[in-house]
Amino acid sequence: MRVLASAPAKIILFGEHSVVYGKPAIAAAIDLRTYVRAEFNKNGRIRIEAKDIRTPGLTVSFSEDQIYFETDYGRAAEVLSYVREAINLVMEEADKQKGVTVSITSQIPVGAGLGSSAAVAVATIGAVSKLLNLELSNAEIAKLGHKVELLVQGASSGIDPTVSAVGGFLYYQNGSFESLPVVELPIVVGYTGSSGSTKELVAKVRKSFDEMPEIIDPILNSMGKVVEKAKEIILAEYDKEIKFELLGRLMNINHGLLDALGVSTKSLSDLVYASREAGALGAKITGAGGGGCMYALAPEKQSEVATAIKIAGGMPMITKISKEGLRIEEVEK
Ligand SMILES: Nc1ncnc2c1ncn2[C@@H]1O[C@H](COP(=O)(O)OP(=O)(O)O)[C@@H](O)[C@H]1O
Ligand SMILES: C[C@@](O)(CCOP(=O)(O)O)CC(=O)O
Ligand SMILES: [Mg+2]
Repeated sequence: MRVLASAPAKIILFGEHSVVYGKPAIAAAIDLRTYVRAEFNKNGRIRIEAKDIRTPGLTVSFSEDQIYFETDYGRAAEVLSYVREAINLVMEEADKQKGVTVSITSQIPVGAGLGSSAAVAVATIGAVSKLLNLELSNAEIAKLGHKVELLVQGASSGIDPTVSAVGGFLYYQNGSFESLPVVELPIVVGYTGSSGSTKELVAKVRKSFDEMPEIIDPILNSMGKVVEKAKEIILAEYDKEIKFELLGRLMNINHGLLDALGVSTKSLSDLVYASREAGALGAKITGAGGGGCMYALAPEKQSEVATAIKIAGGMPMITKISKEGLRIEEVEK
């Protein structure tokens, strides 16, 4: 038997980082996907084929007639830890230990703030649980995906695995979520081309919080307030124009607060300011930061903003909200 599952990337519209501290956040699944194929094998081992992930820690030395490869196997294995933990949790849940081969292909840039870690965990849990005949709802898969992120990162709010498993547009807080009506947002995502590790960025914010709680706590509280206000605006019966203008202003405030937390970089802020100058109503980091992506809200200005992002050295992506979360694509008996 073979199963192919897929799960989407996401953007966090408002509230990354503060969501780890129990504040609310708003996120949407987008139309970039990770595909995971799972099948039984005969050797009884877990085999992971990660087809498009770079292996860190490879050093090669040459002399005239010889070539030496020195691989840091610890770092290479660490890269696959989201997939390994996802497989282990499903096997524990099913109370079965079987030889399974998992093969991954992905459209989502890694470490870019678009939730590649959650998408790979959710798609793996979806494919392997189906293979083992374990009937799990998408909400249960989201919970297992959250466990994977906690095991690998040490801290995780759970918003990414939830939005990847459930899809659509979500308001999330402390493990509970509410689906919001899908507003067609005219956004442009800008990718700096560099990456940031969520585990390291979340730890960096935690360190600041522990060292200067009297300064960091009010910033996190303000972020929570920005999210509440954004939800109010999304649900209000305003004209689109007013809605976008107000949401844009909140995005700019949220970006400033993220910068104050120390998770922006020069390239991210360059893309943010270039977008605003090209007519975006708002622009901010999306995801953990430290590199990766920002997004801009640019009604009727999407192509101007995309060009400005390109000129500022980034890669623009025009994406749509994906209503669907985890999807079982194929089951071959
Ligand atoms: N296609 C993939 N195959 C295997 N592991 C992946 C894949 N995509 C992402 N990952 C895992 O997720 C990690 C990146 O997660 P993270 O730092 O949270 O950034 P983000 O979720 O924003 O992309 C990678 O280092 C790797 O461990
Ligand atoms: C920073 C954070 O709020 C979002 C991280 O998203 P990503 O892994 O950068 O896509 C962490 C979390 O919510 O667990
Ligand atoms: Mg992640």
